[in-house]
Amino acid sequence: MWRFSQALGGSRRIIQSRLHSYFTIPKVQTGIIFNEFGGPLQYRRDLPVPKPRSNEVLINLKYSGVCHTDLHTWKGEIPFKTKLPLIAGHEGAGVVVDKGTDVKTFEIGDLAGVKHLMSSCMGCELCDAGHELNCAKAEIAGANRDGTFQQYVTVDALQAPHLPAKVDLASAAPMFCAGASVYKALKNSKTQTNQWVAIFGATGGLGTVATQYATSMGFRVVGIDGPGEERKQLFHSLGGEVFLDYTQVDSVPAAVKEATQGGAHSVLNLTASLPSYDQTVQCVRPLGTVVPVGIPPNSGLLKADIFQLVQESLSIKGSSSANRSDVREALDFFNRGLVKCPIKIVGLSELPTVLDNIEKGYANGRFVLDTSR
Ligand SMILES: NC(=O)c1ccc[n+]([C@@H]2O[C@H](COP(=O)([O-])OP(=O)(O)OC[C@H]3O[C@@H](n4cnc5c(N)ncnc54)[C@H](O)[C@@H]3O)[C@@H](O)[C@H]2O)c1
Ligand SMILES: [Zn+2]
Ligand SMILES: [Zn+2]
Repeated sequence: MWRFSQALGGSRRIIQSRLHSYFTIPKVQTGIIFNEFGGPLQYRRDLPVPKPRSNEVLINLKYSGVCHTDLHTWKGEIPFKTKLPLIAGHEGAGVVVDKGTDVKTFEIGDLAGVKHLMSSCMGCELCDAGHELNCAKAEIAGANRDGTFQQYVTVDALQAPHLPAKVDLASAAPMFCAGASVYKALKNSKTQTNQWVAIFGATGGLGTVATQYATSMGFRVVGIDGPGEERKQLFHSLGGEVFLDYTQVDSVPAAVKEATQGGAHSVLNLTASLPSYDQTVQCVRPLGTVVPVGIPPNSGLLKADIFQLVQESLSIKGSSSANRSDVREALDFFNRGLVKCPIKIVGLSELPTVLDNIEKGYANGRFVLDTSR
């Protein structure tokens, strides 16, 4: 028995070293870096390829989604602890091409994702309870650590989600922020089967996946976004039931109350719009839950009538990103074909145009960057 496992270990090592040599790891790589908030987004071909520490994998990223948070980060308009210079981006998918000596959960050649949280201490009270993102030592992709707008990235193997072989990596990439974040937010909303969830920003990057998750989880969706017929059609194609164009409707809360016969059981705000936040609490029915997810530029205050909160026993439950088990559950929906973000694939070099489009509200799903061009 001892000899057999020794022999097996030996052959595994040979396969690993062959795979390792199959992936030639360059010393430099292409990525987009900026030195100051709002400063030039430099497309560089001479960025160093990081080396994995003992607990890390090196992932050759093939695709990265672009989140509205990347726009906020670049403009310096959310109070994240952000390093400079910075390579932004926090939802990527690629191939494991190297790993540290302590990594037991990945083999070279496996497919993996990169999400917002890249590492945490895994020993504090918050980490123990599954709130690694709030750990004082959390390393966040595209904030206090370089992220996914590059071809190679290192990440704590424990925080790298596995992807099945032959998965479409471009479609998988948005699952690691947009998908996982809205799945967790919907769980936090405590909505039950057949109940209504109102989604502000229903045809944005987060909104398009939220509409699909909500439908798959058995909820009825009233989506708020706009302008235009194209967005309405997109929303319905994703399983949404009632679409409200906020640029056309006199009062969004009144229209939500009418459509849901008394107000939604929960409201997710997935926009970067402060005026839309002013309407969220008015859209829920008694005992409802409001889940703030989107962040307006430079943040802001959520208006809520105290009497209404008390009298109607309302809950406000902020929701940030997702932990490892949320990501695992969220990916399961994707792997079973229940959820797929509408994507537009463009070259990494086109990031400045993409950010401009996101700022103008033209996302209608996700822009996904192909790191090879
Ligand atoms: N908390 C989290 O975990 C988390 C994760 C990712 C992104 N975010 C934040 O969520 C927000 C959305 O991100 P995204 O990448 O989906 O952005 P996006 O630009 O792709 O989508 C935003 C959508 O909001 C819509 N919108 C704008 N004003 C509106 C209004 N008044 N009413 C209804 N809809 C309106 C836009 O038309 C757009 O479709 C950003 O602020 C981002 O920083 C939070
Ligand atoms: Zn994001
Ligand atoms: Zn911790």
